[in-house]
Amino acid sequence: MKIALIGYGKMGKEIEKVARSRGHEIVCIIDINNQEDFESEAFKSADVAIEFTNPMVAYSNYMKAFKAGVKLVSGSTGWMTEHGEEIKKLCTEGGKTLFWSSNFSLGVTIFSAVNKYLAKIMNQFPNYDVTMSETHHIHKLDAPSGTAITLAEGILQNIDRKDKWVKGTFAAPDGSISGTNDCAPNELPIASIREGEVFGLHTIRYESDVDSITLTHDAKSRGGFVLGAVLAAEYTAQHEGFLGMSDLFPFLND
Ligand SMILES: NC(=O)C1=CN([C@@H]2O[C@H](COP(=O)(O)OP(=O)(O)OC[C@H]3O[C@@H](n4cnc5c(N)ncnc54)[C@H](OP(=O)(O)O)[C@@H]3O)[C@@H](O)[C@H]2O)C=CC1
Ligand SMILES: O=C(O)C1=N[C@H](C(=O)O)C[C@H](O)C1
Repeated sequence: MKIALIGYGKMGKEIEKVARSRGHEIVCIIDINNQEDFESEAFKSADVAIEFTNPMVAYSNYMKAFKAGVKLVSGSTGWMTEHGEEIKKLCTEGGKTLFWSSNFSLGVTIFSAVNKYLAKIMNQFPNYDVTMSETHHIHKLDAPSGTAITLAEGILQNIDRKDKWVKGTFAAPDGSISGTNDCAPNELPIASIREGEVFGLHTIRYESDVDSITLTHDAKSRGGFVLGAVLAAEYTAQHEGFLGMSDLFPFLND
């Protein structure tokens, strides 16, 4: 398959290696300095473009790729709040294709399904309050992480007493959160920690007066995100519309 890369940073470079190792051809690499290549024949020849850039430029990259008629896979975070509905509509009604996920790793995909299942159970137990924390490397531009927002949405959909997430400010150094001291009962706080070169650590914590239940996903490298993005590209070449991990792994729909 012919793949174009948009964004050639930490993710783009690792995706190039894994895509080549799976027999794919990289036909074009677009970074901040060669934006004119969106109009090149090489870019237009791609079966799929894989986009990992940043919250400020992702939307405009999508529009350029759509204009060139190239299907997209993207893991860029932080753009959904402003442009999510418009992009979804372009894909569901406008004939464009984007596979987007806040986290492409299989581990987080499983974690996310367990999170929803646990939230359904905890809906029956109001004596537990729920908090989240996420820790990432110091270069990360957005907070909370896209993964944390997706996990929070999974909780809000399933726990009636919570209806919005808010930025939390009281995480302990080990990632645990000591209470919901500056939150209303209907709010789910997410604390963001930026530390060293951490690849991605997400913790969901339910706490009552007598005990706590903690779910954690800890990425050991970018390997899981990278493989997931390439698998998503292979899937996207054969499918259309607004796609996500529940298309790639239908067990998530159970
Ligand atoms: N969904 C997932 O599984 C994952 C998502 N992410 C997300 O992916 C994004 C990228 O992460 P990461 O690779 O670590 O970030 P990096 O900063 O390492 O890489 C981003 C690259 O995009 C380049 N860039 C900036 N503007 C443009 C533009 N207009 N067009 C093309 N390229 C551009 C940057 O260039 P320059 O440095 O010169 O600005 C940089 O090389 C982030 O939003 C992150 O949150 C990350 C990991 C996993
Ligand atoms: O910026 C990162 O590095 C990551 N970003 C994604 C996010 O915002 O959730 C996914 C992963 O945690 C790594």
